[in-house]
Amino acid sequence: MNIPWHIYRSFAQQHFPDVLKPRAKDSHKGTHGTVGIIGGNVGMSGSVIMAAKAALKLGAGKVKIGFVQNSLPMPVLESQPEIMLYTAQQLLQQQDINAWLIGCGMGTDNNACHILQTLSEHQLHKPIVWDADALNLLAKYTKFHTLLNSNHIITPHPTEAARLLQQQTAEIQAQRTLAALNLYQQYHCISVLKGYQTLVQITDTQYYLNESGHAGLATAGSGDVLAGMMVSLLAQGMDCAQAACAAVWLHGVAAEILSLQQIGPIGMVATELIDAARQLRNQLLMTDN
Ligand SMILES: NC(=O)C1=CN([C@@H]2O[C@H](COP(=O)(O)OP(=O)(O)OC[C@H]3O[C@@H](n4cnc5c(N)ncnc54)[C@H](O)[C@@H]3O)[C@@H](O)[C@H]2O)[C@@H](O)CC1
Ligand SMILES: Nc1ncnc2c1ncn2[C@@H]1O[C@H](COP(=O)(O)OP(=O)(O)O)[C@@H](O)[C@H]1O
Repeated sequence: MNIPWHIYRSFAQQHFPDVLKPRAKDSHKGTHGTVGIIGGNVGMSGSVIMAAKAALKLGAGKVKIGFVQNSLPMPVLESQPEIMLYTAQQLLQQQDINAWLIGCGMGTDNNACHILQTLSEHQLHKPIVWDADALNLLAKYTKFHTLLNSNHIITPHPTEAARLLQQQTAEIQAQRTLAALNLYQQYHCISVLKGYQTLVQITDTQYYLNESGHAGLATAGSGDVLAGMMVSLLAQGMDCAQAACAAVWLHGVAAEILSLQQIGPIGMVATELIDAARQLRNQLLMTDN
C-alpha cells in the first residue's frame, strides 16, 4: 500500500504551514496548550471522549473534559487515562485552558444552556469551537448571537446550518457557498459548513473548499473527532483560520489513509481516524527524500 506522503506534505506546506512546525527541543506540556472540552450529557459521554482523544493525539499538551452531568460518568477513562475528567461546572472554574470546544453530545436542556452562557460570557477572549448542540442552542436563543467573535469557530453540518439560518437542509445543500457566507456574516466568526467538500468561510471574500476525505466519514462521531482536532490545533497556538482549514483537511486525509489500508470507506469508525491523523501529522514533519 502506497501512501503519497510527499503529496500531502507539499499541500500542507502550501496551505497550512504551521502544521509542519516541529516541536521545540526544550518544549514541555505547557508549551503545547491545554484543551477544555464541554459536552457529553447522559448517554452521550462518548462524543466528548472521542473529541478529547483526538485533541490529545493531535498534539495538545493536556486535555480536560467537563461532562454536562451532575457527577462523573466514570472516575477515570480506562482507555486513555491521560485525559482529565471533571463536571462542566468544575471545568469552568479552571483558568489554564488555552482553547475550548463546546457542544458535542451536550444536549439542549436548561443546564446545557446555562453552561454555554457561562463559558461564552467568561471566556470570550479565548478561542472557542462551537459544535453540535452548542449550535442548536445558538440557533434557538438570540441572546448568544452577540457573543461570537473572530476568535470563534462554528462547525455546523447541513442540518445544523439550516437551523442557524432558519432554512431547510435542502436549501443549504443547493447553495452551499452562499450558506457558508451567510453563516459567517450572521455569526461573525469562522464558519465550517461540513459535509461532502466542507467549506470554511474565513472572511467576507475568502473561503477554503476542502477536497480531502470521502463518504467513509459519514459515520457517528466523525464530527466529534474533527472538532477535537480543531481545538487541539488552536490550543497549540494556530490561528483560527488555519486551525479550521487544517483540521478539516487532516481529518479528510486521515480517512483517505485508512481506505488505502482497506479500513474503510465502508465500516470505518470515527475513533479509527484518530491514530491515522496522528500518523499523518508526524509524517508531515519528515523531510521528502
Ligand atoms: N457517541 C456519542 O455520544 C455520539 C454523540 N453524538 C451527538 O449527538 C447529538 C445529535 O447529533 P446528530 O448530528 O446525530 O443530530 P442532528 O439532528 O443534529 O442531525 C442529524 C441529521 O442531520 C442531517 N445531516 C447531517 N449531515 C448531513 C449532510 N452532510 N448532508 C445532509 N444532511 C445531513 C441528517 O438528516 C441527519 O440525520 C450531537 O450532540 C452529537 O455531538 C453524535 O456525534 C454521534 C456519536
Ligand atoms: N460524503 C462525505 N464526504 C466527505 N466528508 C463527509 C461526508 N459525509 C460526512 N462527512 C464529514 O464527516 C463529518 C460528520 O460530522 P457530523 O455530521 O457532525 O457527525 P457526528 O455528529 O456524528 O459527529 C464532517 O466532518 C463531515 O464533513
